[in-house]
Amino acid sequence: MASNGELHTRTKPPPTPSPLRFSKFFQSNMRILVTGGAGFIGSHLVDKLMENKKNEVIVVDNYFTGSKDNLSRWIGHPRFELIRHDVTEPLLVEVDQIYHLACPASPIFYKYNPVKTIKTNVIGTLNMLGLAKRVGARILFTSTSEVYGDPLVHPQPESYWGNVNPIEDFFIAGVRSCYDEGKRVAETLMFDYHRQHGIEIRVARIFNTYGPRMNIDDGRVVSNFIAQALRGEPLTIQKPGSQTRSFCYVSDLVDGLVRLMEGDNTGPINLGNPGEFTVLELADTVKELINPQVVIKTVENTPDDPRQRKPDITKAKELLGWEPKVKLRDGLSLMEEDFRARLCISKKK
Ligand SMILES: NC(=O)c1ccc[n+]([C@@H]2O[C@H](COP(=O)([O-])OP(=O)(O)OC[C@H]3O[C@@H](n4cnc5c(N)ncnc54)[C@H](O)[C@@H]3O)[C@@H](O)[C@H]2O)c1
Ligand SMILES: O=C(O)[C@H]1O[C@H](OP(=O)(O)OP(=O)(O)OC[C@H]2O[C@@H](n3ccc(=O)[nH]c3=O)[C@H](O)[C@@H]2O)[C@H](O)[C@@H](O)[C@@H]1O
Repeated sequence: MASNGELHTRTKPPPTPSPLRFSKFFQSNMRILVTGGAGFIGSHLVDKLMENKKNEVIVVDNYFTGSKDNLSRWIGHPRFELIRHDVTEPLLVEVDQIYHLACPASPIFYKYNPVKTIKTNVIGTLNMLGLAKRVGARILFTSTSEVYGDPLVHPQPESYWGNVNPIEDFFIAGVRSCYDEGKRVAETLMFDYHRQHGIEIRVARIFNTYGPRMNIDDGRVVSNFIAQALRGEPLTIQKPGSQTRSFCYVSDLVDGLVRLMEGDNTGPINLGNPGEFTVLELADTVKELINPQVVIKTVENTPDDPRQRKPDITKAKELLGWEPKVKLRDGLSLMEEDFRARLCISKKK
């Protein structure tokens, strides 16, 4: 991880891109690989990339938490390809850019098979870096605010080294570390490939992002509360309820990812919405917006749950000219529409 938040500059020139990239005779489209592109953020990123007619997009996904439904509008499109593939296996494709997102993100899914989560982050990232090196592609990695663990510095700047419990032991907890430490090693690999091999890298540290297409039973707090409010089930607040998160709407996040890829800075750069809410405040807002009759229930929490989280986005503002635009209430309403459609629950007139 960066020791002082300074941006790294590469020490070697990047590998040469394919000759076809600059050919006058072949199509000169940008070929972009999105790993994890059938997932929540990945599919929104694909939508954004496909808007540009010069882009060809290849998605690879193993469908562990993603779905073809998220990409249904692009299947069969001449500039789009979808490949069932697990990133822990090597991949040979010819591309110019790689957005490397593949990894389960919801705690219930990444804790389900922790060894696989580590392999996805470490071996999967090694494979994608090897690919980037072979074809001279620029690669962006979606890291996470979880590299800061249960942070002792608030809000979190990129220079903060974090407070992660690395012990993968049921009795001492540390059960989140397959994800947190996996992402930390993946960041290290990104910077080592950059320094050692001159690969062009970009590292985004994403903070809690929400929006349409999240899995309905995803387990993350925003999707849980919205689905519970719509079904008339109690909103489950994990104790104590005073823990905070900062929620970023997915279109803002995708805009930040593309700016990072297209810009000159390696990162790591925080991408998130600095608006900070307690989980209780989130539940009250969802209740008020979607179902004022619903009750709020307190339940046990999971081990090592971070007590506070808020991004310092000074760097993203200065270096990418980026800041989020969508307010929580507006984003929740957009997500409500999507969840209503998928759960077939119409709004009462
Ligand atoms: N959503 C957030 O709040 C958030 C926050 C921080 C970081 N991130 C990161 O952003 C990325 C996308 O997150 P998301 O919220 O869209 O999650 P998601 O679970 O919806 O998407 C992840 C996608 O990766 C695929 N995948 C998982 N393991 C794979 C493997 N071994 N090979 C190929 N495909 C695999 C899944 O099937 C899924 O389509 C992840 O890397 C996540 O760590 C997300
Ligand atoms: O942004 C990040 O960096 C990380 O954020 C989330 O991890 P987490 O913040 O634990 O996300 P949630 O599972 O949505 O939990 C948020 C808070 O809500 C609470 N919660 C969750 C679910 C629920 O039903 N009720 C509830 O109170 C949790 O205890 C926690 O305090 C994501 O799931 C990670 O993939 C991501 O990398």
